[in-house]
Amino acid sequence: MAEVLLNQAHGYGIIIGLSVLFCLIILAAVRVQKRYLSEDSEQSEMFMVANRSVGTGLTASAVFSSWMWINESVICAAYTYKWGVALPIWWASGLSFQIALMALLGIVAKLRVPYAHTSLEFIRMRYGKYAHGIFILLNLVNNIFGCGSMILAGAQLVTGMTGMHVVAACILIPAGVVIYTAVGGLKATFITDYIHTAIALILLIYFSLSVLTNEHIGGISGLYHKVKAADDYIDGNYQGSLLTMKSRHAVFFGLVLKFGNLALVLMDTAFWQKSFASEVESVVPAYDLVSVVILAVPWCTGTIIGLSGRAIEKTPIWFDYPNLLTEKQVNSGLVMPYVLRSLLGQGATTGLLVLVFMAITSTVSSSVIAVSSIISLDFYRSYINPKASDRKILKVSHWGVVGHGAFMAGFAIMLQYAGATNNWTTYFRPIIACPGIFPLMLTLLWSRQTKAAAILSPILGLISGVGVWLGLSYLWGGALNIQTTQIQLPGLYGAITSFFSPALYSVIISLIWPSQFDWREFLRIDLIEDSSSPSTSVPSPQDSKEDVNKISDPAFTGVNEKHEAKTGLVSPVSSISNPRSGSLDDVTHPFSDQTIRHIKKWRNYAACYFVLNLLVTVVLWPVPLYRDYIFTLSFFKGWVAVAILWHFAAMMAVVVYPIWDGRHVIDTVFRGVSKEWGSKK
Ligand SMILES: NC(N)=O
Repeated sequence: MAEVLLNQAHGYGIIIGLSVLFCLIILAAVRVQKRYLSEDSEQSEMFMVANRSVGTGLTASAVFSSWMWINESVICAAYTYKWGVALPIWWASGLSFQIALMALLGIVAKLRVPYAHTSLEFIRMRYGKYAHGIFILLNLVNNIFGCGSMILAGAQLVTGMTGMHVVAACILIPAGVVIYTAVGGLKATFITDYIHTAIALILLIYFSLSVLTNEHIGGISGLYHKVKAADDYIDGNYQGSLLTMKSRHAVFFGLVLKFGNLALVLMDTAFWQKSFASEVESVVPAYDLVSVVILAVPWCTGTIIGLSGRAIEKTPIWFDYPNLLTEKQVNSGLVMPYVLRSLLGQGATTGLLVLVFMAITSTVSSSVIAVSSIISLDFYRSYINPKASDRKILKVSHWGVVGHGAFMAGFAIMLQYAGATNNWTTYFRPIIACPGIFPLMLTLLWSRQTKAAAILSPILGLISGVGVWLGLSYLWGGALNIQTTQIQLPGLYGAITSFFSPALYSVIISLIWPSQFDWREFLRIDLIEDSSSPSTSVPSPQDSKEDVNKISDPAFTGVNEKHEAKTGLVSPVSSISNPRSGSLDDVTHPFSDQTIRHIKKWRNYAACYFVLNLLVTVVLWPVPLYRDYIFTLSFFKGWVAVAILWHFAAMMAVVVYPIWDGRHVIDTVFRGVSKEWGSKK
């Protein structure tokens, strides 16, 4: 590589400095939560599902943060450089409907498994330990490949930008996250996620607008004319243009991305956990809001930064002029760092390093907390020590966070030395991560899916998907190697087979040996109570909300009670503990009839919205534009202007709105702090 954009001191300084800063923020947040909000991360219910009391704004920001990987900004800009304006749209459409589907499944889970902690817990409840084992494996494979390839992509980016050794980057990036996640648990990561999202979105909008208005770009018109003047010919695009939606490679990439991303949401218990953690009336609005605003990130950043790379690469303003980017540099995501360094200087490139850190750490924190709850609940509490106290489970969770973080660093280093690129894992991952999706959804949605179907269909789906992928790679590539196994079409057909065939297998097997499940069985999953210590007894959802107001000072009461009186959404009963065995007639739902009616209403909204989202983002938006058409200047102007407005809407939704939504809690904290400080004086 010709020039290093920043030096190693920038790399080490930012990664270590920000890790320490976020550890301090988490320590402060844990103290504040415990002291003024009566939320104790030393209880499992709080550590894993934040007492199921997180509101719409904070849930939206946390889901957005976990879902906004460096892919959508830095890598999307690089792929837009490769294939033009079509790519960000296919990227955006490959990000949205999965979150809309999760909204639907999350609200169904609130109804059917109101006290679940992980998605695997209800697999075990319904199908027993063999199915549970298979789904633990599928979840871990999905999580390890998703998170590992993200750490590697981030580390390669940091190495490309600063010259830091890639192994040091693979270790340091997850190190700080592991420490603060182990200390704070899920609710604490909601808070760091919020800070990450706010900083990342502000930086992204600043980068886009500063690049667009830079004198060497010249606004939207300048960008359009310069891209045309660069006269790059893109193989597979209509007339080789960067300014057409008819791009074969972008479409195939977008389709593979859809399957890969579906697995990253549904087979990652973190997205389920965030829905378990949020209030009954918050799940659907929060997830659906995210599904709308997430479109902005690839659309705005990808289009402006990716095309700007093409616009200036052959001019003297280019940082590495007269060298053009190599394919390896593009695949490592270095388009955005080069564009920012060329047009905005070293300060902006340092800002990008901060953004990369923010985006990766929120992905990693969500991944480690998900795996730690699989280890502590799905493995330890299920098979090693069923009578484990709350404190013991928490301890195992903490070690799970640390162990998984260390493992992920090692896994990313292994991928680096095995020569696997982000490109290869993009095509490989959906094939191994998709087979469990349909059987998992049917566990919650179809009472007739049988135990044999749940166990066999993912295995058969995996075999079918891998068979199609390798068979077609051999047929069309002439051999089986790392090159032929990342050709687009075999990867796409393999992913389609892995995703859809388990649905077919499941239905066939279920109909051959039919049986029916009684949904009331799921109500036997209950809260983790600490019988060893009455003082740490876990509050019910109702208790937890009231606790926000009741603690320490009678003056604090009434904040959320007004809200509860308005919506009446919380069950009138306190923690119900249903018998683990015996007649199902003795089992009662923990929510009131009114709350259940409300959940059903949200479920219907979520189902309608999911269908609408799928129709708009996958069909009505991109498909009519797939034709012999090159964007005119006026169309391009409108296109980019809407993308920028959408980005501002995203900021309002996940940065400004959570503050408004959480104003009562913020007020409670401020009043607590000022009262305490006042009494000290
Ligand atoms: N958000 C993702 N998976 O790019």
